[in-house]
Amino acid sequence: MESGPCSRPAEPRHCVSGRAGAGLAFPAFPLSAAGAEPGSRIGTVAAVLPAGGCGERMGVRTPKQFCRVLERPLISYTLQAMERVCWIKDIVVTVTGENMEAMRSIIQRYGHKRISLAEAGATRHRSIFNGLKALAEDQPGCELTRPEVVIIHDAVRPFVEEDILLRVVLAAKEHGAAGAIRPLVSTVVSPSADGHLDHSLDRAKHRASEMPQAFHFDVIYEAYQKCSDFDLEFGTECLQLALKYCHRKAKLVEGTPDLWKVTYKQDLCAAEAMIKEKISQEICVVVNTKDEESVGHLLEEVLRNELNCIKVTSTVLDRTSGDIENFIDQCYSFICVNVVSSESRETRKLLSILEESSLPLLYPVVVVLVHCFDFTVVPLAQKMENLVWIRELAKEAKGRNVLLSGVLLNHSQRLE
Ligand SMILES: Nc1ccn([C@@H]2O[C@H](COP(=O)(O)OP(=O)(O)OP(=O)(O)O)[C@@H](O)[C@H]2O)c(=O)n1
Ligand SMILES: O=P(O)(O)OC[C@@H](O)[C@@H](O)[C@@H](O)CO
Repeated sequence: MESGPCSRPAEPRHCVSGRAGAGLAFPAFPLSAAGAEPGSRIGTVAAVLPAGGCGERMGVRTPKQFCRVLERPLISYTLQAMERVCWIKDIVVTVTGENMEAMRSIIQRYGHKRISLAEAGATRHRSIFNGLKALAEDQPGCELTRPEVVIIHDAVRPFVEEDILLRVVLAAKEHGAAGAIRPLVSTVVSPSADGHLDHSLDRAKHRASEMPQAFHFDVIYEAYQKCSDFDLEFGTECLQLALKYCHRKAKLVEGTPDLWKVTYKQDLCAAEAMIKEKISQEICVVVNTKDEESVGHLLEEVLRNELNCIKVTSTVLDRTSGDIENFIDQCYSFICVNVVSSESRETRKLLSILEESSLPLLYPVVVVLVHCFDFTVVPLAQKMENLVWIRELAKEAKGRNVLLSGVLLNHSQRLE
């Protein structure tokens, strides 16, 4: 545990769960609203995210949990995904002492809430154990509560959704332990001592153990307290500890394909591709005033016809009265069309709304600024000035995790 009272940023101003901005704040504890059995109630739920590894198999200097994906550290995506689930009260992240400062600045930079830090251990099990100790011990000045159910989830598994978290928590509530599983992709074989095939396992009868997992806190804490040094040193399976030391047979819950763990460099590329795909699932055309509304609708129609698998909407910024929750849900891609004004103040306005909104944006926001110019009348100097201006704005926006690019459109030609 970090020295002194656990380090814990302010309580969240609000948590997002389900459709962000739809006012559907997930009921904190009576989980029946989430499809659980009517009347099922869970006590406090907490999460432990082991993030103390060095990422040796990634083959880069930076530990993989801190590697950037689209300008943002991988761990920040996982934290954000956990924070979107408002019935998880405390999130304990275990990091090494040398990475504690880096972790704190990520928490501050991306506005993470409900996060407490604990010292990692030399192995994953030891890190998890330290996270559990942080929750178990009533440290003076520490706001952590000993939970009824604790989720354990690798910090390098960023694509975790509320549904699977709920399913493993409800299963753990009933069975004492539960974990996500996935079909095996390759067949598992057992080699003989001299490196030949001894036998192979029937792939259909086996599954890969993934994360998240969940446990009655008392069960997994007791298991870790009884755990042998050998298991702490070489074990990789928390479910096995619950079975071996507490005789609890975990309920296995079918997980979704995106629960995989970022381990090798290609996994980072895959993570980036998945985030880009999530970002590009919806495009919102933004114009500033009612006068430009028809341009927005025209572009919306053209894009909808051209990009038939993408949802396209349009909005007039003035009419949203800055209430960005109205149109940021899954939408992270905006096309700001400036037909009338040339200073693109509506782009700045969108950027400041994004910055001022307390909405925890799960993915970077992409803004394409389309400047319509009549090139025949606009002097070259002004065109160049605009290009420089867009580049400066893009640099500024990047610091807010907004990826901004600009298009200068010569509108003296007739729009087809
Ligand atoms: N001493 C350790 C080792 C691992 N982990 C965490 O456990 C998770 C899953 O472990 P793994 O994928 O093995 O991460 P690394 O140990 O960093 O990877 P490698 O084995 O390639 O070094 C990661 O979030 C990792 O940071 C941890 O908290 N403490
Ligand atoms: O073994 P590693 O440290 O690479 O990763 C830990 C994984 O084994 C673990 O996350 C799942 O298999 C579920 O226990």
